[in-house]
Amino acid sequence: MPDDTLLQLAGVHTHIGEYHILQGVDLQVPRSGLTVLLGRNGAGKSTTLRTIMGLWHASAGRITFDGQDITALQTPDISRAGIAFVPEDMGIFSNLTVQENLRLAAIRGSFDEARLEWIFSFFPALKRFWLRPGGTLSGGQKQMVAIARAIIEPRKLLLIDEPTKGLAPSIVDNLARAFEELKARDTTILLVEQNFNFVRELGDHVAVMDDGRIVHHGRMTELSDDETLQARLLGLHAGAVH
Ligand SMILES: Nc1ncnc2c1ncn2[C@@H]1O[C@H](COP(=O)(O)OP(=O)(O)OP(=O)(O)O)[C@@H](O)[C@H]1O
Repeated sequence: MPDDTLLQLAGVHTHIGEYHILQGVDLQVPRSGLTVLLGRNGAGKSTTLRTIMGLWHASAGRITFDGQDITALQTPDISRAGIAFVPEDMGIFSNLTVQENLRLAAIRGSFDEARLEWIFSFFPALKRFWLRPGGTLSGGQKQMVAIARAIIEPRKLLLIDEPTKGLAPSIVDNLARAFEELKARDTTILLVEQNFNFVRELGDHVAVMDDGRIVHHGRMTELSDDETLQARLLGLHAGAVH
């Protein structure tokens, strides 16, 4: 595995019950920067993130993270190795306040105040709603809590599943600024997205999935500059993404 690769999946297969969902996924996530995983509904993107996180176990193949074989590890050990996961349903506690949601995610149980202020600098709503129950927040604010939970401790890799789904454009802009800030701090992000406009500027690398396999990977600029490639891989037509 090259030194600049933080995460590598090699020939990963995942079965869910009788269904063979991942059919030999080969994926490299370079250290630092943001890698986007694109693909149509049902292509296997969420299953890929869940398999990395040990929520499903690979039936074949190998997953290597920061030089360590994590294929057979259990989720808490994968988390301790330095990977955080923000699932599509966000997984925040509705009855707990924003503060309590974040406190549960802080390994020591107490906050690093400087880190908290840094998070408030790009998610100021969290400071405003600090004592509000998670369940009373808007979809965008819940997404901010979910991401804040994932980064309240420094992590080597963040896996984030479709964070912009159902959010208003102004909130999406807010998330884009947060991701820029995380990139500036050298956090490596693997982001599943359907919203190509959101990721075409943010992404450094891109992989496209179809039918449980990676069908393209490369630099984002190659894909964002090439409308023919977008049409072939993403079904986007010229002009549709502007
Ligand atoms: N728990 C499950 N039981 C059975 N099949 C599942 C389960 N979870 C996912 N699948 C199937 O696995 C395939 C891949 O799903 P996955 O959620 O990984 O795709 P995706 O690319 O993330 O798509 P989406 O954007 O719709 O979430 C789909 O055909 C889906 O129906």
